[in-house]
Order: sequence, then structure tokens, then C-alpha cells
Amino acid sequence: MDSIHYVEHLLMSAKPEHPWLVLGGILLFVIFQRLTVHDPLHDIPGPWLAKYTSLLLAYHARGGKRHLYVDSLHKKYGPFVRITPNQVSCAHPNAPAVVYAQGSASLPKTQFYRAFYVDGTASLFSTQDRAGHSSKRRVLAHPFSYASVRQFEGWIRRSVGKMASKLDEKVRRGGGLGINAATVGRASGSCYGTSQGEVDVLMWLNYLTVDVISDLAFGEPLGMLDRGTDVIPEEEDGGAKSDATKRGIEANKEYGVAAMIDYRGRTAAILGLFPYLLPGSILAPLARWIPDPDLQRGLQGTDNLSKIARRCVKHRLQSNEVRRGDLLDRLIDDMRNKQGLGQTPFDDSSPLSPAEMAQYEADVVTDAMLLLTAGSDTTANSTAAILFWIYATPRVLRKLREELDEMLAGVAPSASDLELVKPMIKEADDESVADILQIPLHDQVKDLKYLNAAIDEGLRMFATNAFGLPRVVPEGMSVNVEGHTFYEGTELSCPAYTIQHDPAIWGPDADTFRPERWLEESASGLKKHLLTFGIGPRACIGKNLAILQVQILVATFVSRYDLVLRDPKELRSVEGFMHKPTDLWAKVYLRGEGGLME
Ligand code: HEM
Repeated sequence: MDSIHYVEHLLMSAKPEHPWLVLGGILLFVIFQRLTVHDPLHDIPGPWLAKYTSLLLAYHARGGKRHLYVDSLHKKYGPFVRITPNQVSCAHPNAPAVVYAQGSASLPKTQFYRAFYVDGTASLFSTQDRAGHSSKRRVLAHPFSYASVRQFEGWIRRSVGKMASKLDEKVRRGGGLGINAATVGRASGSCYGTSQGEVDVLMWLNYLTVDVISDLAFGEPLGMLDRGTDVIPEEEDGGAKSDATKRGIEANKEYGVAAMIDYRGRTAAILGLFPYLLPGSILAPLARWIPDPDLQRGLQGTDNLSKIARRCVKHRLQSNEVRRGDLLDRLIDDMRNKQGLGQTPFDDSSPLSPAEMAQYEADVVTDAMLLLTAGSDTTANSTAAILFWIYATPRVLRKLREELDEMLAGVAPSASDLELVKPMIKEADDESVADILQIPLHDQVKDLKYLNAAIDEGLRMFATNAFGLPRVVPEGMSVNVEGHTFYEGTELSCPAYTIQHDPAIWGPDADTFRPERWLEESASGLKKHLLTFGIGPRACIGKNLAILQVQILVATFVSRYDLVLRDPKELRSVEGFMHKPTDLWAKVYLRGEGGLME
């Protein structure tokens, strides 16, 4: 046994109290080192403890309000604040262009992202080095181009149509919506108070987006909308469930998919601040000993999600199903091409060795799981936040309805529109065709000015991506941000929430939801300050898919439903890696049938 494995073995077999001794030792060592070695960030202000340890930031990350904490630091110390021994938060309006620069000036991701490795494998998202990232990004760039994403519109509208049909049916039955409100494992597990006559709209958006992305990335919807819950049930009917459900069994007994994604993000947001606890470090096994149930749920969530992804990918690799042209097909195609395999079937005659097949599968699984985790709750949370702001601001709701009514009046999607949704027609039964037809076409809504302004404004106000995404100055390089020079090893981040609420950029009404600001003459310079999807070479690759869904969803809700929000004054939220509403409880009525004045 070599020394690394020996230490790993010792840690794995240590009693629970020993890791704390190790952690304490590490902390003392770090403080000693900081006191004796030259500190290149000595002139950057910030809380004194941040000079020595990331614990203070981790404490606020654990509380789910890191962005508000960092925002308060900027209010106190100015645009540059030291938030950990190595990291400077840069809230100057010009900072994002440098920190997230393109080309040779681009800065790689920090070690923080190792918190997202799956079974030791880096995904497109968590790959740190620039070259490795570029080659992975090339693989997925085409499937996520606008032209490709348009081909998924049929699948998306089928799921949105199914969601609308379910909501309609329950609303028509009367008594409002309280369906499955108490289901264990719903999203962040944060449902509160009574559900009488109300529905948590956020949960339905989660069912929808998990179904959409599993349809595109795993080959079929995971059946959340059908069941009205995102908990994949245990075997209960002797095998009558869908294949996808069967493949999820055992992987998801306690929490819903949204909850697993949520806990995973929260855990990564904390562990990512301590690289020596992350995969690749010999101390990584210690993370499993930290006595924090939420943190352990996050680690378990990653294991469970990767099990679901692995089963779905394996099923596709081994099946002789007709190609669907979905993201999974494309991931598999690209990997096969890269390995010069063409369409060789994956059976006993495969030219691959078992080890090669295992690596091949691990890569596809990691990216399929990335798509599920990066592409589902982000879209649901952003849509929920936008709907909150729209329904909480009656003036905006009225204006938006005028615009939508004019566009949709008399031009409801017809059978000929099915041309646009061809890719899924061969799979559609009469019921799902009827569902699809009640949903606005992307072509009808994509260029609506006020709709898009309301979406941008909702994303600005809520900031789904709220804390600063960290980048590191690489070896041999230095970076100048507004007169401050940062040297190799320094981590830089731009706090999206703070920048998106900066009165110097947005004016004195920066904290007001006012879509009109995006339509004014001065608006042309604003887009670069909206960091929702990130900017630069690591910006969101799924933006086209996300925007397409958000536009269709917001148009569907606004033109179809009245939502009477339980609390129009506050959208409660929690932050892990992403910032998300905890819920969106509302009484739901068909438009004009109750609740809201037109
Ligand atoms: C409104 C919804 C979404 C938001 C707010 C969002 C936000 C972001 C942000 C801020 C990043 C940069 C992260 C970083 O630098 O650490 C990112 C990256 C990424 N997103 Fe999204 N995203 C959304 C939807 C999607 C969708 C639908 C998908 C795909 C199905 C997706 C896939 C990805 C991937 C693969 C990356 C990593 C890209 C890379 O490193 O090259 N996202 N997203």
C-alpha cells in the first residue's frame, strides 16, 4: 500500500472524533503560515478572520445567504473585499469583463469546482483547465446552439402542455390546488404552513423541468408530472412502471430529485471552500465524517443522482432503440466519434475493453447528470422568481397580458404548427397532441418586447446566480482590475447579486421591479451587467434552452392563469451553489375565473 492510500485507509477507518483533531491541526497550521508568510492581499479590506480562513464565508454559505453577506461587506468596505485568505470579491461594474474575460486573458475555474466531481470524474462544468474545458465544450456546443434547441420545442411543449392540462383539471374540479403538497422530499423540503386551496407553483415547475431535461438528456421523462411529485417511488406494483422509473428505484427513496439537486448544491457551496476536503485530496474522505446532516444529504444526493444517470445511460447504450435525436444520442455520438467507433453496437462484439467501456460510460454519465442538475431546477427557480415579480406587480401583469393577448388572439396554434414539433410527433398520442396545441409557440412569443423585458428584470431582481463565481489567476500571469493588480494564485469573483442591484448601474430604483428599464434608450449597456447565465468562456451553455422554456412558461402562465400569491411582499429564498426560491405558494385560477382584477 503506498503512502497516499495508507493515509486514506487511516482516515476511512478513523473514529468520528479523530477527523476533528486533523481539521484543528490543519487550521492551526494555516493560521501559522498566514502569520509568517508575505501576504499579497494585505491592502484589500475585509473582515479580519477572512485573512486566515474560509470558515467565516462557509458559515454564511451554510446559512443559505452568502450573497447577502458579501453584499453587506461591499456596502461596508467598498468594491474590492477579501472574503477568504485567497479570494477577492470584485463588485466594480467593470470587473466582470476582466474576471470572466475571453481568449488568452481568460482565467480558469478554481479548485472550488472539484466539489462537483462525480465519482472522481470532471464534467464540462467542473473541468478547471482551459484546454480540457475547450475540448469538452466543443462536444456540446452544437446540440445547444439555437437551431438545435429549436428542434426540442416539441418535447418541451408536450411537457408544458401536460402540466397545463393537469393544472386545468384540478382547477376546474374546484377548491383550488393542494395536490401532493405534503409529499415527502419535495424540492428543498421547505414547504411551510397550510396548503389548503393553494399550490406550490415552484414544485410544478420543478416537475416540469426535470421531465423536460430527463426527456432530452436521459431519453425519456422521469414521470414527475404524471405522478405529481419528484420522488421516484419504490417498487410498488410488481413492475408496471415505466422503464425510467424502474431504473430510478433504490436510488431515490427519501428525497425528490429537486431536493437531491438542492442539497448537492448547498454541500458544494460549503465544501468547495475547503479544497483539501475535495476529490483529488488525500483528506477527501474526511468530508463523509462531518457531522452535518444537510451536508451528508448533499453527498448522498450526488451518489443517488449519478446512480439514476448511470442506469439511464446504460439502458440507452445497451438498447437497440430507434434514435430519438435527443441530447443523449448526441452525447453518445460525439463520444463514439471521438473514439473512432462510428456506430459499432455496444454488445459482446464491441472492440472496447471492459475498462475502456467503463471510462466511456463514466464520461457520458457525468455529462448526462450535469445536464439534469444544471438544467432543471435552475430553469424552474428562475421561472418561479419571474412569475413572482410579475404577479406581485399588477401593473406589469396587465401590460404583459395586453401584449400577449394581441399576439395570441385568433392565432392559437393549429394542426399545421405541428410541423414545428415534428421530432416528437411520431411518439405523440392524441392526448399529448391536444396538450401541445394549447401552449403558445416559441415563434409567437420569442420577440415580444415587454415579455422579454419582464424576464430580464425578474432575473436581475432575483439573481438565480447570486454569488461570485470564482476564477483563479494562473501561474505566471497577473491581472489588473481597476488599478488593483492580482498575482498568480489569487482567486477573483464578481458578486452577481450586488452588481445586479448596484444603483450606480441601474439607478436609484435598482431594488424595484421595473421591466421598462430594459426598453429605454439607455438600456443598450445594461445587458453586460446581467450575470444570470455567467459571461465569458464558462458562461451557461444551456442558455438558449433555458430562455426558450422560460419564454414559453411565462407566456403560458400569464395568458392562462390568475395566481393569487400567498405572500406578494416577499419571495423567500435560500442559496446553495445557485440561489433559489424556497416555494411559490399561490391560489391558482383559470384566468378571469377568480382572484385577480383584469
Ligand atoms: C435559467 C436557467 C439557467 C441558469 C440561471 C443557468 C446559469 C448558469 C451559470 C451562471 C453558469 C456558469 C457557472 C460557472 O461559471 O460556474 C452555467 C453553466 C452551465 N450551464 Fe446553465 N443555467 C441555466 C440553465 C441551463 C440549462 C437548461 C442547461 C442544460 C441543459 C445548463 C447547462 C449548463 C452547463 C453545462 C454549464 C457549464 C458550462 C461550461 O462550464 O462551459 N444550464 N449556467
